[in-house]
Amino acid sequence: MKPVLVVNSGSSSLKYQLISENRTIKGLIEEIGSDHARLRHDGHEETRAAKDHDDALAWMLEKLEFDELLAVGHRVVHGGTKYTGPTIVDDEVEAGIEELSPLAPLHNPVNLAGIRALRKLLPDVPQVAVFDTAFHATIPAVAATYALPLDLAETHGIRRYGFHGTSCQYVTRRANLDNLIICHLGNGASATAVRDGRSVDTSMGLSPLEGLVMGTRSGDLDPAVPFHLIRAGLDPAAIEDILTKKSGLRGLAGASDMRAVREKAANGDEDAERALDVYAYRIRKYIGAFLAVVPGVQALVFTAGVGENDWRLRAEVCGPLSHLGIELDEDANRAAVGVGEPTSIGTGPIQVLVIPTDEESEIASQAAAVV
Ligand SMILES: Nc1ncnc2c1ncn2[C@@H]1O[C@H](COP(=O)(O)OP(=O)(O)O)[C@@H](O)[C@H]1O
Ligand SMILES: CC(=O)OP(=O)(O)O
Ligand SMILES: [Mg+2]
Repeated sequence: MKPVLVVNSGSSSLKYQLISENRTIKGLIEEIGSDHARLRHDGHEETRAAKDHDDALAWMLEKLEFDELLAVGHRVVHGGTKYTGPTIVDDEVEAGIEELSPLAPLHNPVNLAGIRALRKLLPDVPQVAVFDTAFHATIPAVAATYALPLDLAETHGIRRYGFHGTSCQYVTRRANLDNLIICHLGNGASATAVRDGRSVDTSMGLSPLEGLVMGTRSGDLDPAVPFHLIRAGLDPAAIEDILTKKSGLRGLAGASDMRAVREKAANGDEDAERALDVYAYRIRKYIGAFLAVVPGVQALVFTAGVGENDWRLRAEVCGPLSHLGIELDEDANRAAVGVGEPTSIGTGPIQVLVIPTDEESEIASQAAAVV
């Protein structure tokens, strides 16, 4: 089979994989938007300026060598109600993704940048969009409905869509269990309730702004906060910028990257300590909520950059949850940092698992399946 190229433009990074039958080349570009963006490609590292995702894509293409491709799989964050499965991109689909950009302003535009760059470069290779929202299409109305006037919600497509679905789908398969609570903690962060292998609720909503505290996003807020700020003289665009780019860990601790927040806290920075407390508390609150939603939860799963690597955070989240059947094996938890395989770190009746996510391999298999 010809290789599949997968492009995953996250809010803060570009991840890619060139997957052939006998070899996978993985790359990651971080700190996009700075003059010291970092590329890790197949075991070596480089640093240079990358002002935006277009620069990062060009850098990726310099590194990759391929003759023929079966397909390019693209992670696309928002698919609305229209796209609930992997979709071959044509002009109409491209326009559909653009139309949804206001609902995922940190993501759909950079996802589109990747699609446009590669459609232009490889016009004869099918480009397949795999949507973060797709796995959450099974969320029942009771969890998807906001208590707004029905006609207004209908007219404007206001409902819970949910994101990180491709990651949740992969993790659910790897867990090989039916009933789970998945904490996907990356730059964006979400919690998802899985019942009988299907998503039944998730913390992100209309957009990837609701729910947990994230790198730069506030997560849950009283909906009155924006009005309060409007009355104080801020305009809606400024408020959106604050809530999506200047809040979360960045707003509370002055740094969006968890490693930097940890370092500040280790040096006695009280704002960073409080940020970590708020971050873990919000996760605990959703775990409690989803234990009430899914009967017989078999496992709590930690995944993505923070979930897979930050053992302290896992201890902070799980420490006070023994009364709910969630208990950590301290040594196993400390040892589970950056390990490539699913690892069990709990001792209580509800398993606690660290499962490294692999959105790219999930996207590759879905893209290969449709072409
Ligand atoms: N060893 C680590 N300890 C704590 N946090 C880590 C570690 N490695 C990565 N992270 C955090 O993971 C986050 C990025 O996660 P990732 O899943 O790659 O995000 P995204 O896909 O949204 O760009 C960052 O906050 C980063 O600091
Ligand atoms: C949907 C979302 O928040 O994605 P990411 O974590 O990659 O920013
Ligand atoms: Mg991610």
